[in-house]
Amino acid sequence: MLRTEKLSKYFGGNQAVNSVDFQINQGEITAIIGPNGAGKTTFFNLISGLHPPTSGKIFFEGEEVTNKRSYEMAKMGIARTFQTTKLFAGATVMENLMIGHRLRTKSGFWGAVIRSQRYRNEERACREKALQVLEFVGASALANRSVASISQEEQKRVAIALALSTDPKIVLLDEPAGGINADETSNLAELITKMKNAGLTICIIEHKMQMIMKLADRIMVLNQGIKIAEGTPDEISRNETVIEAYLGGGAHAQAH
Ligand SMILES: Nc1ncnc2c1ncn2[C@@H]1O[C@H](COP(=O)(O)OP(=O)(O)OP(=O)(O)O)[C@@H](O)[C@H]1O
Repeated sequence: MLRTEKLSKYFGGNQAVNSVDFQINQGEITAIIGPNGAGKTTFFNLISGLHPPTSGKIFFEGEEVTNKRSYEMAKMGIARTFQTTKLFAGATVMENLMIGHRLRTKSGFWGAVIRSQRYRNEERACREKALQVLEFVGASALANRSVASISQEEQKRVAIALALSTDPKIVLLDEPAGGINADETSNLAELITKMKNAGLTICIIEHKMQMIMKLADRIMVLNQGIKIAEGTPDEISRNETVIEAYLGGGAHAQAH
């Protein structure tokens, strides 16, 4: 569904992503793992159009999209979640979803000022979509709460709802389980499985290995910008290079 060919990003002399061939298959959960600074977030920034690559190519559904901007990628169906700190803490959950959605709707500033029929229709569609995605992520009861008053895990659900509100084909999740406890992590893993079962294609960066080993269909391992391994969770947990470079000696036991 999405494929990269020798994709690279250099920041000055620093090779953050170095000639990576990678693919995300439709309907699968693909994970990207690797130590801090391995280039995972940079890779996400490249495939979501946030940064232009230094060299290499990106294809989405067979079409080259290498130099498309992030809004064009979003329109084509690639959505990414940002850190929960990007939510408007003082606004309600519903307002956050409405704002996020409105930024992508069409009637624009003057339509909003004169409250055109089109604007009102869009606003109604926006609200319906927000309610639908909130229900999907199990956060309907939070619609009128301020973001600042809900838990970290709830904020993560809202961030996922925001990504889902654009009806994406691929969702890129950047450390969805960062900073939450074990119970909350397993709840979030359930939500990610539900997204997959609903037909979404998912690519996920995550440090929590047990979660990844359970969820992922395939894993790519980055180290210093280079893809050092790719395979099923089982293959990765037995890969000597990975164990040495990243997982550490205890990883084999942890993964099983
Ligand atoms: N905008 C930037 N300008 C300069 N260097 C950058 C920039 N973004 C990332 N880097 C560098 O690129 C390398 C890869 O960083 P990146 O954030 O992609 O790693 P990561 O695998 O996501 O790490 P982490 O797990 O800590 O989030 C690092 O050396 C980082 O310092």
